[in-house]
Amino acid sequence: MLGATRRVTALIPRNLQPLRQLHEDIEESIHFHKCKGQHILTNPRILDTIVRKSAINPTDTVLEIGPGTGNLTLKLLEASHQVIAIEIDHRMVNILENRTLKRGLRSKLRLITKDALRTEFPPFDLVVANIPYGISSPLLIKLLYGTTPFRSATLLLQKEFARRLLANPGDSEFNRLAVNVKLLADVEFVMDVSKRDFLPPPKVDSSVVIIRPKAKIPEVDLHQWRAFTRTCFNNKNKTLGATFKSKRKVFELLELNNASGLIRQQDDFCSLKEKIIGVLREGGFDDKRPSKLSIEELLHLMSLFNQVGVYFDHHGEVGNEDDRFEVDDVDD
Ligand SMILES: C[S@@+](CC[C@H](N)C(=O)[O-])C[C@H]1O[C@@H](n2cnc3c(N)ncnc32)[C@H](O)[C@@H]1O
Repeated sequence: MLGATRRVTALIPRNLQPLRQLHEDIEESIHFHKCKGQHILTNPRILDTIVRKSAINPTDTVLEIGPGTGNLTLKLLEASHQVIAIEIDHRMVNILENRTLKRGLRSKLRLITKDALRTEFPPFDLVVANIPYGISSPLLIKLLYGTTPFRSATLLLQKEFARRLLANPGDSEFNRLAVNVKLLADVEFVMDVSKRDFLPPPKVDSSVVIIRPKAKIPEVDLHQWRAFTRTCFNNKNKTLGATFKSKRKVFELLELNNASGLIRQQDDFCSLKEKIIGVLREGGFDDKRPSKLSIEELLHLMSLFNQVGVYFDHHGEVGNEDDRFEVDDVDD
């Protein structure tokens, strides 16, 4: 009998998993969509560690992005006052709803069936989530550069992505995402998680990190900062001299600054290029590479540019398509 069950299971495509194999209380089968990053975390030891490390108080409201079939959600509901779960797939929402009803936990769950990137987050105390890896960058930027204050975010991320968040200047993984996150938050490594701990298993291994917003952050225009780091890290191995003095960049900044109304006297190409050369020389940045600079050095360079009337602001929305850059980096 056991042999027969095994044979049937082996015939089932990897993305069509009978859910009763995952959860004894579910009778149905479901297609998992790779494009939605649907990989269910099944190892109870890892689920417990994630909840324990998140240090949830019984009065806390937890935000969970992508609850899926609810393995993590059920544990979060037991530990907290309320869970706000944002899930894009209504089939998952139905399963989650049934499971919480059966356990008498439904009243503590606020379900939002929407794309988390296109939803305004209600107030919450902390985030705990095994997120779809495809939205990691814009989601992180949305959380950190958004307006809702929170204590911490415990996230299960693609391993290479997590390594970038943990990288320091000079490390090969250090990039714009790391610099943008580290300006506002500290990142702690918790543990690696094998692809075998998920159903269906993803192609990559994962890591859990805890991101804690800093109590004090530098006084800086965050739009300005993100646009500046976008320029610096456009090609992170180029020197800053090569990046900022290129004809294309000078023209781009000329157009932006003359249109912004931020400067009293409009520049022409030559006067702006002179300013840029002056800033890079004065600060000793000409032959430096952005990936080797500390946040303080990058902030200093930006303020030198601003002092001579060179700005980078593009007033983009937080967590938009523009923030997807590091996902490509990770897949290199
Ligand atoms: C990696 S699975 C995690 C499932 C569950 N948290 C677990 O640990 O087993 C990611 C979940 O996020 C959902 N999802 C994908 N894109 C989303 C988006 N933009 N907004 C909200 N949920 C999304 C997927 O449908 C899927 O259920």
